Amino acid sequence: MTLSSPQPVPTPPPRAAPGTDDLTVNNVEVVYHDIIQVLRGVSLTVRAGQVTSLLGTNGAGKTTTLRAISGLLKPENGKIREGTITFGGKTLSAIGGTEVVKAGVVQVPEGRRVFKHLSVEENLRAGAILGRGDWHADLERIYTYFPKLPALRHKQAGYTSGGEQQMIAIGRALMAHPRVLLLDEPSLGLAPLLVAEIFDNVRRINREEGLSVLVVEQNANIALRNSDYGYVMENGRIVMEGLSAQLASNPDVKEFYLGVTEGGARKSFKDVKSYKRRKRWM
Ligand SMILES: Nc1ncnc2c1ncn2[C@@H]1O[C@H](COP(=O)(O)OP(=O)(O)OP(=O)(O)O)[C@@H](O)[C@H]1O
Repeated sequence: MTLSSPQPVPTPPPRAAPGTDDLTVNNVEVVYHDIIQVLRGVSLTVRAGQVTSLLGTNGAGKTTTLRAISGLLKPENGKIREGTITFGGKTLSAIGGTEVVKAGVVQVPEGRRVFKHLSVEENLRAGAILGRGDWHADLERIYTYFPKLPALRHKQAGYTSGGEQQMIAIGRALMAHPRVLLLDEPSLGLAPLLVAEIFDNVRRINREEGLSVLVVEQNANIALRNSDYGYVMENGRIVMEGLSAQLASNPDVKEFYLGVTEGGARKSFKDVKSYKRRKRWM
């Protein structure tokens, strides 16, 4: 296809070849019910020790990407039709959900799904499914990351706030000693101050423990501020990637995901010609 004056496709900064501690999604296609194709060749890398964000609007395929990584497509009647997912020398796309957790990749599901009738502490202990390490010490470690939780340890989780439930869900995942944490929309339905607190906590765990994180978010602003690298997804494809700081200053990302328009007035989608051209290229 030849375009008269094409805008350059954004060039991602050079990255070294992935190492075995990086999680690599390579050209993955996912279908639900054998016919509904949702992922159309997704490739991305979650670098060891980094926070990587996956952004996109409703229905872009972000949750499906997480399910593909964590081996949770089957209960949804979905499967990987093409491509591979690797981590730590293992092919995650060839093993089931429990094996993926054993390999060190643990997902915190969207909607925080705590066991409502169990206490906060019982919820956390339920995460120690692999019996790794000393769970007493792990609980104390998680309480230092989420200092609101110790006072609630005996409270029924169903009676805690949305923000507290998000903290419980992340804490429960940490009890399994993950090397990669997958977070699905931690900001969903939470007030901005709580969202900031949760992202601060995640960043702290990442820095102090070297934990790799892949965070799926519609709230691009907070995700880019708290990640090292980012990918933008649309209709089952990655359409843009780059260092988070660079993405945050990219005019198209600002326009569509951060709600900021250069020159003040907000443009309509059809006015952003360069973006349309890029989309036609991809
Ligand atoms: N179990 C399923 N069966 C059939 N189609 C599904 C299933 N789960 C998701 N889809 C479809 O796949 C597409 C991508 O959904 P997905 O949840 O991965 O997107 P998303 O980017 O995470 O969006 P959201 O933020 O709304 O969750 C949507 O069109 C959705 O309807």
